Amino acid sequence: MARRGDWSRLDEADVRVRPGKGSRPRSKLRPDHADAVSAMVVGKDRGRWTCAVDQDPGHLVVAMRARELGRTSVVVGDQVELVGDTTGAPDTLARMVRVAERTSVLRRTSDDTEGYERVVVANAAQLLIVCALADPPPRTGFIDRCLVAAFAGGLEPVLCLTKADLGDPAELIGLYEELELRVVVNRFDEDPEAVRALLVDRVSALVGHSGVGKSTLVNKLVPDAERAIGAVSGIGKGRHTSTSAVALPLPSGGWVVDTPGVRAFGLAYIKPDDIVTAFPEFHAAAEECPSGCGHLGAPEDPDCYLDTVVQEGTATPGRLASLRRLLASKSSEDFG
Ligand SMILES: Nc1nc2c(ncn2[C@@H]2O[C@H](COP(=O)(O)OP(=O)(O)OP(=O)(O)O)[C@@H](O)[C@H]2O)c(=O)[nH]1
Ligand SMILES: [Zn+2]
Repeated sequence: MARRGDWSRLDEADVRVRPGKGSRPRSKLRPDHADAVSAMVVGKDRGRWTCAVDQDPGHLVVAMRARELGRTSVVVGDQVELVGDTTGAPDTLARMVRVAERTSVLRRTSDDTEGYERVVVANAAQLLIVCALADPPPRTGFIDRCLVAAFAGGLEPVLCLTKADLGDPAELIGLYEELELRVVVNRFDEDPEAVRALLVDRVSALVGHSGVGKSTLVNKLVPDAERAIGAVSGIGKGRHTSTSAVALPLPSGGWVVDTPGVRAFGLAYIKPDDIVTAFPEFHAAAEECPSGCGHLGAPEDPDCYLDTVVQEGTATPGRLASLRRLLASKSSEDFG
């Protein structure tokens, strides 16, 4: 099962406020922040963040970032503290005074204007990789790279196969069997019961190529999804920005975070060890490897110790092969 990778050192450490474990917080709450309320960021639009107070989808507040936070990155899923007018009444604006340390991160690739990888979703417990069984045909390169992003970012990946009326999932499921992923299969003429059950009380990010049936699924999971998207992304102006991530509330508790426009994840700074960390049986053994080992095995890494784990019978050859396929996919260009 997925374990949290050592993603924290990949963080924008220069700008984040870390409520450190035992260490003194870098920015103290001012006395007037004693009445701060906790909220989760559910939408973001040009310097304004929509936040759900106490994760209550019925209590949305628009906030700006307090000056003391500087340019601290704040994204959907971040846990924040708000002061000022937190009623959420029209035309009110709260101030965000603190951002909690993240438990997971999903990054998208840098684009030319930014030059570095940005976190798009924080604190999601899982990543639903939505993939159609046909029309468009499944792309394993895409799935593999999503898996790498999930394992390295500390999210549990779930393979969500759609359009089961058009194709048989057996082959694709077989390909990922050794990774022991959770898999859910659905089709648009049936209720997505299994998906719904996985999402209860958790924050789940959704990713998928255009046309795989992601909106069809979201519309079934989130009643009145269009209106909900407007409420969190319009930031009070009724405007729908379809290019940024939005967290949508689920009737039975929990949130799905849609990531429109995210076609690729930022894998450039992920190290082989970040991925190995998600594989309990190989994690400790990897410390026996030569320094800088890419864990690919021969011929690239002939002295990789992970082979020994398999020889000793602690792990199956298939599981190592699966891990190595992910390690190799990180550097491949196959991202269609
Ligand atoms: N046969 C079949 N078609 C489906 C299924 N789910 C969705 N579709 C169709 O696939 C097409 C794409 O579905 P969408 O839900 O819009 O896909 P999307 O992933 O949101 O695509 P974008 O909106 O482009 O991001 C639509 O014509 C749907 O009706 C399914 O389970 N079976
Ligand atoms: Zn190794």
